[in-house]
Amino acid sequence: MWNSLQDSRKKTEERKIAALFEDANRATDFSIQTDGLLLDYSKTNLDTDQRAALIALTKDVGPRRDAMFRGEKINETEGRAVLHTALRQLEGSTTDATLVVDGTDILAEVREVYDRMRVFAHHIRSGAWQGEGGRVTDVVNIGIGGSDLGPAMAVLALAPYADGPKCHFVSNVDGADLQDTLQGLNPKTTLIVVASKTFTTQETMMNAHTALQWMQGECIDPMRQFVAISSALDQTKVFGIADENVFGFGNWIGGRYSVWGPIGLSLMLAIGPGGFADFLKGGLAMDQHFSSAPPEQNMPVLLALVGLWHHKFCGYATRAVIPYEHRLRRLPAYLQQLEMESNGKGVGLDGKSLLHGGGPVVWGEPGTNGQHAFFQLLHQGCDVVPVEFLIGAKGHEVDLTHHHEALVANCLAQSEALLRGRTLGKARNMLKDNVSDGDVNRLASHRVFSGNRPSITLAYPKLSPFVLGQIIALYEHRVFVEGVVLGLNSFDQWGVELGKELASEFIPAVAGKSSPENTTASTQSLLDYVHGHRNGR
Ligand SMILES: O=P(O)(O)OC[C@H]1O[C@](O)(CO)[C@@H](O)[C@@H]1O
Repeated sequence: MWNSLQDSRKKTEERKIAALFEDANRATDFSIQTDGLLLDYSKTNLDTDQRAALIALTKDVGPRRDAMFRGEKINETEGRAVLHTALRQLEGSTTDATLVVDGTDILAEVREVYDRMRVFAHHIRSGAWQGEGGRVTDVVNIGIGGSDLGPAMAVLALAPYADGPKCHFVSNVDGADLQDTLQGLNPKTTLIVVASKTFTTQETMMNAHTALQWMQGECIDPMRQFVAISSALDQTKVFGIADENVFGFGNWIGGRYSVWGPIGLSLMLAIGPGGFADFLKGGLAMDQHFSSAPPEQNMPVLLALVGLWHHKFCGYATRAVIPYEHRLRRLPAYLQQLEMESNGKGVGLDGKSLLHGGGPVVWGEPGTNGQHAFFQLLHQGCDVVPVEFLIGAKGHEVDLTHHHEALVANCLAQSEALLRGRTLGKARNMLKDNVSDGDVNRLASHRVFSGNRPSITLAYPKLSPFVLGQIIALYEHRVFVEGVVLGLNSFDQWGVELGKELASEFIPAVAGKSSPENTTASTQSLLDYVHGHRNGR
């Protein structure tokens, strides 16, 4: 099937996407809806036969998906179950539902930690839980990667629903991040949430220790205002955080899939337990759709297949995600971790090099800002970049509907422009009255748009907690499907280890306490440069 899809690429090269719209049903046949979400993938160069051939590649998806939902250890390279789906399962289950992994009922664990989170959130939000200086006004989440991107993206996305303390996020080991965040905050009314699955991540631990000193500097007992979210209860104890201030979770929740559980505490503090439950319900609705809809009507499956089509068969190396929703401006960063840490791999589950390679580069910025930066390349560059647009039918700013109308118009205009393009003839006509005949062709050529550039659009009613939950779960399952088709394990991340190891080796070298071994002349000369400047030379 893979080969026949590859062969069909020629057919695609000879055909214009616009021509596919001669079929009056194109838009409806190549779009799908579930629970109010609409995925339109009709502006792609994909026909019915090619879609059927792509669907045939997904035969292993159903069994592997069911194994994941059952709690089997499908993360084989780490010997772990993959059960972020269990975090939203309770929203649709009876109170006696169970899910046993390694002899432990993990739904009971989830119930318990959610109960504690809800009580804690209620106490913080109502003022029953006080800092040294009274009611908590600010929450600083210290974490990185999955312990930061999910809650940071979601808190920003759901700002219209936030009625709790103001949430801030510190991730970078660059002291500027912590410094700029703490500046202006009152340590006596600030809650520090240290979020780290392992509780050993260098950046997070360094930031947590510096935040601790910040509070101690104000003569505050920091342990009154520190809570931890982690799987490593031995490490949280060593740090000095009492067990009752730790929200634990099992190793069956991967970092980049963790916003649904305790790592989402700051989101719960911001929007309240009710809003958080709606977010989980959105995720659950997508899980139910993913597990029950046939492949040809399954949104995560189709989203994955369109991605595979572009990357593997059309040869487009990257994919741009452009949310026309300013509050989703951290979504591309979130998806970069979700997609590239999951599928950015070269070895398959069988330990051999992947036959067809791993996942693509994912990048993006919100619209309309991106239009005034890199859209030039999207329209006229030599590399084709498939674009994924996201747009809400409604905004939250009731007095600013004209802004939202302009936003929607821009989003629709961009996908249409990418598809339609502009011919040389049209460009010439635009110029002919103002430019001499000799110059028309040369100048017109700069105004030609090849068009025929693919895009998809994910439309939603309004960015509510439920809708955000749907969107995130949609992308999670899309990554899963891509991983299964490519034959890799989407749930480990060995590729981040080597750099971490070398960084620990280099810290004493940068501090001038040791010389690194086996270092290239390039790195040595960079070190010399840094030392020279640090020593005032
Ligand atoms: O939650 P932790 O253990 O601090 O890890 C943070 C992040 O670091 C990574 O392990 C990669 O460096 C991510 O997978 C994870 O989300």
